[in-house]
Amino acid sequence: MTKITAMRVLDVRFPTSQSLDGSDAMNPDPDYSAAYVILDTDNDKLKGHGLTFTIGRGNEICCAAIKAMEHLVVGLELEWIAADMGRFWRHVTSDSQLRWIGPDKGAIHLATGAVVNAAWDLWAKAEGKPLWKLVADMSPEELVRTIDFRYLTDCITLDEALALLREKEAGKAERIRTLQQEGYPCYTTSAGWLGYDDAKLRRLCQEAIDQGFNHVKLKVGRDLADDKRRVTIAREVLGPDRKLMIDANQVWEVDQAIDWVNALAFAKPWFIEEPTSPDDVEGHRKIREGIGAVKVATGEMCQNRVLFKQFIMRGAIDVVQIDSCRLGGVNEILAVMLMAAKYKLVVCPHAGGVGLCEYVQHLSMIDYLCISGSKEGRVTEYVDHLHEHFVDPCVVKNAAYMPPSLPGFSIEMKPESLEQYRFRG
Ligand SMILES: C[C@H](O)[C@@H](O)CC(=O)C(=O)O
Ligand SMILES: [Mg+2]
Repeated sequence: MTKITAMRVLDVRFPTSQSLDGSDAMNPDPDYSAAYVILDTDNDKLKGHGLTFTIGRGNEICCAAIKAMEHLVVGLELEWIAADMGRFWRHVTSDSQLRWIGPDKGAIHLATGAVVNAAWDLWAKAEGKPLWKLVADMSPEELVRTIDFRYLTDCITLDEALALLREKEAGKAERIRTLQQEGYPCYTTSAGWLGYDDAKLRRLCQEAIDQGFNHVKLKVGRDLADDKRRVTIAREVLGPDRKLMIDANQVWEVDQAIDWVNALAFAKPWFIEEPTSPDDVEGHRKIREGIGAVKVATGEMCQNRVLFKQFIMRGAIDVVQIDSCRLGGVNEILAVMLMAAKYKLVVCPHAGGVGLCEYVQHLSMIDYLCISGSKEGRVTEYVDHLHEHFVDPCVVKNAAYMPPSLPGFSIEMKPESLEQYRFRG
């Protein structure tokens, strides 16, 4: 038996705003930060690590929210968690008093993401497997057991999920082999931050091509004339066939989004990401109807599976962008990926930030191996910042994430980085 004996929480912040890395129309000066949690156990060599991502101020609120969940995890046995992960998820999200400051949203849900992912990291380490393999080795019956289907059964029931997973059992071993050889395709946003000048944009687009990327995402939405110039540069460098994506980070009104995207349509963007409020299902639907061939993507700030259910069932989006710790960890993400698969929507996860690439590679691989069974039309975000702080950083080759081989969720940060970047107020 392995018992969780303590929880440690660290406020970690990187001064990325100094170089405008990560800047966009809504967030001009992000300091990529992590509300970081370590679950200690009675086995000195076994600890679960997790984090939730923020962009600076407010990270202390997420740290406090994680700490508020301490009584829900300290004292639990890993075997109890692993025996029924869906029960564990219901347990940590159902504290009757904490639930009031959610439910399933805001700082308490970001905290849930960190804590739940730390439990998965612990479990995967205990099994000696990288997380993607831990899940890929599950039978369909075991996998559905990790999911809490509460509020989802009008979209997908446990039995439907089971049928879908059973169908994807065929070919899984072959897909694992393909994954080991080819990795999982990714795109870069590193070229397109809004704070970068035109020369840097041009240079970084070229570098992206030289590194083998076929997809580049650009930030838009601050000034239309600037955007026209910037997408023109990107399209010139990318050529006619590579995919260009644009991301407005929620700055527009619904009708304004339609006009703005149509004004940029000459550059043939594949999708517009976060055109408006992340809660506005009907708004996204209207935008989708108003922008012709350009697809609509959202999800990095979609707060829970219930809202995703509405985006998916109402035909409001084309591209589902799960985030590893905006949702309440692996369990809830599996539920969203299953809904997307049922409705035949592609999942192209959000990453970047700090640690999100390390996390998300596992999730895309699980989607490919167990749920969608396909890499077709799917591509996961990659941003080339801050990987040096991780014990098992993601590895990208030829624009593809290569499957991690070390046990765990790849989210453990180096002790010296935790110490150096610990926020001291
Ligand atoms: C503030 C973040 O860098 C944000 O711009 C990230 C994002 O929207 C994305 O990667 O997509
Ligand atoms: Mg985005």
